[in-house]
Amino acid sequence: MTRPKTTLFLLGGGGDLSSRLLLPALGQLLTSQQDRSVKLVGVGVHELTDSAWRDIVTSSFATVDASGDAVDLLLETTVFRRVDVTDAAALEKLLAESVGKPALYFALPPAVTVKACAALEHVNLPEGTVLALEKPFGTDADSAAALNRLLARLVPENQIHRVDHFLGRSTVMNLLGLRFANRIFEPLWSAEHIDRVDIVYDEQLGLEKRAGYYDKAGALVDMIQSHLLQVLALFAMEPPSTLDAVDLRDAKGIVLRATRPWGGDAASASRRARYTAGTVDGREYPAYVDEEGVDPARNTETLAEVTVEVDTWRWSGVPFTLRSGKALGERRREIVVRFKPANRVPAGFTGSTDPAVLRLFLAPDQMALSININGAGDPYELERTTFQAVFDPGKFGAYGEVLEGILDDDPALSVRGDTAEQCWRIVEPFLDAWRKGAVALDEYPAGSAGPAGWEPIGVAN
Ligand SMILES: O=P(O)(O)OC[C@H]1O[C@@H](O)[C@H](O)[C@@H](O)[C@@H]1O
Repeated sequence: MTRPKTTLFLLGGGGDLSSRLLLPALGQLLTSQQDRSVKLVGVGVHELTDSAWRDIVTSSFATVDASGDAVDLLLETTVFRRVDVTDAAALEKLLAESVGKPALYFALPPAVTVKACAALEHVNLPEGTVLALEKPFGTDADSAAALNRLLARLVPENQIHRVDHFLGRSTVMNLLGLRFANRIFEPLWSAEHIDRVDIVYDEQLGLEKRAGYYDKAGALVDMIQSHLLQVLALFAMEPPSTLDAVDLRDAKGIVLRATRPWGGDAASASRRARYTAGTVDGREYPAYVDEEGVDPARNTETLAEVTVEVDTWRWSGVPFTLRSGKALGERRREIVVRFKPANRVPAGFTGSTDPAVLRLFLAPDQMALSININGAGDPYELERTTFQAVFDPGKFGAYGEVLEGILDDDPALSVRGDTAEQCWRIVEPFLDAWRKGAVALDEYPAGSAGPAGWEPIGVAN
């Protein structure tokens, strides 16, 4: 297969996202797909020579051992352009350098991305231009809707990639095969057989000098509004007829449109907390409020937990709890599916009769199914046994998968505009309740499992 030529304009090319995640992902992609022809143009506000830029790209590629003809070709041809991306004339001139289809990747702060998109309204965009936007997409449902309207004036929806790298994670993609290519899970995948679902993403990382962004976002917006709701949508969706972008994104949209706070009460369906000083894995963390750039008056949470219902025939009555936090003692990145108990265990059995639990680990990519079977010795004494399987992590990581979709013009792994708005609609009642002080902001020492008194969620047995 010969792939079309693309010119990838990395706006914000000199930034951290680009060197830490995007360039290594591009290196991996080209290493495994040598027939790709990508011209890379780094774009930034600072002066940078082409050779200094090439050094940045080369060292990012080295972190993933990128090699081969496609990599060499990219390194030979890559250039850097100092451009004010809010200036329409400068953008027009930049786009004139395109070889093949242009893809503009906005690795920029959200406010600058919006200004750059507004400038693009005055640019004659080449046919097929692809736009890729990083999260957060807007700051609430209204601003997301306004940004969608602006983007719709630029290019058709299927040329817009709202990036959510969780959609490229191996376990998230594996959800589709697990559910829809096996008869044994799908018939049980409903309120009739599932008691509750917990989607947990606990990190040991703290603020990592990101106060400028994180202090305004907090855990709910940073992780749940985007990543974890996308995971929920794939977990809960109806079987699509194909894996193409229209079918997949329609099915996800149906789930998200039906999602709302559990019991319709955002205050009682959520908890929030922030970390105080502590030690995580031998590393000392200051209290969140003492981190550089944090405004304590904002009351930003570093741990958020919300329970939602998916109000459909399939899921009515099943609580989905989404939780994510920073500076926690243990990294837990998993979906925990707790099934209902067996209808009736025959009298005479002893031992474990706990309901089955399926755990899908988001990293490392694995699954584990715990059930009760006869143990050694007495055949009527039941023991808990766990079957494990490892998901192939794929040739390239989550960003590589997402980048492949951008370069191939396939938006299946990106967030559709209406869905981005839905994700804001879902979290807004929680944000409102928190703003009004209806939910206490608890505290937990960095390195702990969370605030004292919070009963743990998603703990399997
Ligand atoms: O574990 P990953 O793949 O780096 O994803 C988690 C990160 O995802 C990012 O989108 C968040 O902004 C970070 O705060 C978070 O740490």
